[in-house]
Amino acid sequence: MNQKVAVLGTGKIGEALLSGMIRAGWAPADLVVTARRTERAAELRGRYGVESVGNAEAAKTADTLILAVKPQDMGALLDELGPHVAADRLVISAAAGIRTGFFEERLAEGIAVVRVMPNTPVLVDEGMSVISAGRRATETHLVRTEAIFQPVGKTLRVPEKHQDAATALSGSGPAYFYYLVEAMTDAGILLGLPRAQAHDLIVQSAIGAAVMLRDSGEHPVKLREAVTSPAGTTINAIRELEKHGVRAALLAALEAARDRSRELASGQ
Ligand SMILES: NC(=O)C1=CN([C@@H]2O[C@H](COP(=O)(O)OP(=O)(O)OC[C@H]3O[C@@H](n4cnc5c(N)ncnc54)[C@H](OP(=O)(O)O)[C@@H]3O)[C@@H](O)[C@H]2O)C=CC1
Ligand SMILES: O=C(O)[C@@H]1CCC=N1
Repeated sequence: MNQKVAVLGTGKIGEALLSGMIRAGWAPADLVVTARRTERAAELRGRYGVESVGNAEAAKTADTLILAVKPQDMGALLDELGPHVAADRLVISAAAGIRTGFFEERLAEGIAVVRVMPNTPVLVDEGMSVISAGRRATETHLVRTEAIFQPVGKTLRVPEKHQDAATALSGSGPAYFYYLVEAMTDAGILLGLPRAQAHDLIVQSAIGAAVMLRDSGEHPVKLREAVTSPAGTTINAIRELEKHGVRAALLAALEAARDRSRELASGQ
């Protein structure tokens, strides 16, 4: 890989992607990062051996720019970058909500834009990155994008109209599972278990269930039925989940996340 990639705004997701690229074999010399604070830039240089530069310098030197600032900071970043991005560059946005048209309007004619929604499990090479081409992005640009995201998990191409939904499902998705683990661990405390044991029981159950979902090819209902013995314990718990509207709560929660992604598109 002799393309140079810059990560602009190397916070949580930017660093997760940077570490993934290094694990995947990218040479630190082919990677540059930008950060707003000098101490953060020094931390990244020390941790990964990459060069840290200003945003304009990154735009001039890298073939591919991954923009990973918050959606609310994207306008200011593009104002700074605009004059320095040459027409043959690929711009990849990891920001929730912001549409590819937002970049295309603010960057020089011809620049290809790809929108990607990754998630934090890219840190353990189990990410889910959902990819959409902007108006000027070609198959080659999509393949270049996949070369960055595939080594750190799965990728899926979707039409851009599905990006806000994908953000609600997989972009934010890990947080819902952490929330469930937290709540179920509390339940373990309620039932009298030490916190550390409750945590281990729930985390291992989550890992086992996730691997079965991925590897068995079975529908989740089938897998749940195999756990739910007649007149047993599980069905009592399921009855309570239904009574408390957990399924409806999840439908509403993901719809709210999708709606927030749409709002972010208009800079709110
Ligand atoms: N966290 C997640 O799970 C996911 C996040 N995303 C998207 O990724 C983007 C970043 O999110 P996240 O990593 O969580 O947020 P962070 O706040 O951790 O990262 C953003 C980083 O950008 C830096 N920054 C802001 N403006 C500039 C600038 N002009 N030049 C250089 N650096 C700048 C910030 O600096 P400072 O530290 O000084 O504020 C910060 O370090 C968002 O758009 C989000 O929607 C996408 C998928 C998943
Ligand atoms: O919460 C957020 O807005 C970001 C986008 C997806 C995950 N985290």
